[in-house]
Amino acid sequence: MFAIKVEGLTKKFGGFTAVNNLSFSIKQGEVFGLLGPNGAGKTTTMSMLSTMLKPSSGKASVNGFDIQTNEDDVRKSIGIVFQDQSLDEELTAYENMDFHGRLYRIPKNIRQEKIMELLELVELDGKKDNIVKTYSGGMRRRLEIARGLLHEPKVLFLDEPTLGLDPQTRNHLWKYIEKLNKEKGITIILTTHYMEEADKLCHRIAIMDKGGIVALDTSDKLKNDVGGDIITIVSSENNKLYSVIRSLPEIKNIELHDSSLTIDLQNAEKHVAQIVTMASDNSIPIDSISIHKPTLEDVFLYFTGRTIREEGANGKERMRMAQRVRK
Ligand SMILES: Nc1ncnc2c1ncn2[C@@H]1O[C@H](COP(=O)(O)OP(=O)(O)OP(=O)(O)O)[C@@H](O)[C@H]1O
Repeated sequence: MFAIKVEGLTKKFGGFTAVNNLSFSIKQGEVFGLLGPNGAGKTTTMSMLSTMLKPSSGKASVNGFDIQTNEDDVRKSIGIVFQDQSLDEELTAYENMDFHGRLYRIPKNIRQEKIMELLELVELDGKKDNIVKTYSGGMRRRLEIARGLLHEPKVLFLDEPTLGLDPQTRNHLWKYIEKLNKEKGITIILTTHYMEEADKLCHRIAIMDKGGIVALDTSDKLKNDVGGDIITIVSSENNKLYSVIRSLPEIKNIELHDSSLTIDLQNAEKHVAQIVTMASDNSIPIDSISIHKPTLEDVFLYFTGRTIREEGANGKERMRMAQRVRK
């Protein structure tokens, strides 16, 4: 059985289509990533699947329950950790967990046992009686994940689980997420715009852009789709270089950016010398040249013609990160 099945899911805000006709399925026990730049529609998709937002059209089921006709059962069977923090700052970690357990009407003896088990899982058992106000960003995130698991959901929704966290804390959190999936068999759907995060955690990745899915597969297969190697050339005259080399028959794809060119071709090592010679013959300076195997960044570029970084961290992200730091 599929943990999640989505057919033609669409969300419009007035005349603007934020999510456009999405269809995909997620198997039980899978870690599935929605990767894309800010505004791609990731959070809107998660909000619809977790019944927080009504779709404009299309349908979806979570754990076999229809998100529009069976909202209560969907909610009972999922755990949600969204971007905006919802912990009570003045309560201890234990109290936050306990409050959530009461909301879900988990009997007291089971509740106490479960809370301790989960706090141990995220290594917060030693700090269970400290008030959340004193917690670091990473500790809060771990507590939110533990809390989202208290009612034993089969599917966990993680919206940008490591946004604004430092690399070390991010790594740490990835380990918990992997552990949850492996040890508890929980299906996880997460959104991210960190390539590395999607690459590390997700069994399959749907790359989203402008409300649609532009590619969906395992990370390896997506990279194979791009094929060959990627040469990146930085040059102050990249426009000229683009015109000079674009018609080389070996080139599978070539993209012009602000100060660089990316070229997709097989056996890059063989052709680098030829490209450098052509640049030199045309008096085009080259500041740097590098060859690498395709990354998810290249996959995004291949399918959209833009880099995710060009889309950039917008004001919304910076604001959220600032909020997290302040908290
Ligand atoms: N309630 C709303 N009303 C109007 N537009 C909205 C609303 N919620 C989201 N949008 C718009 O829908 C688009 C998709 O937003 P969404 O938050 O789903 O993107 P995202 O991929 O999750 O991006 P981010 O990484 O910034 O969260 C954006 O252009 C956003 O401005």
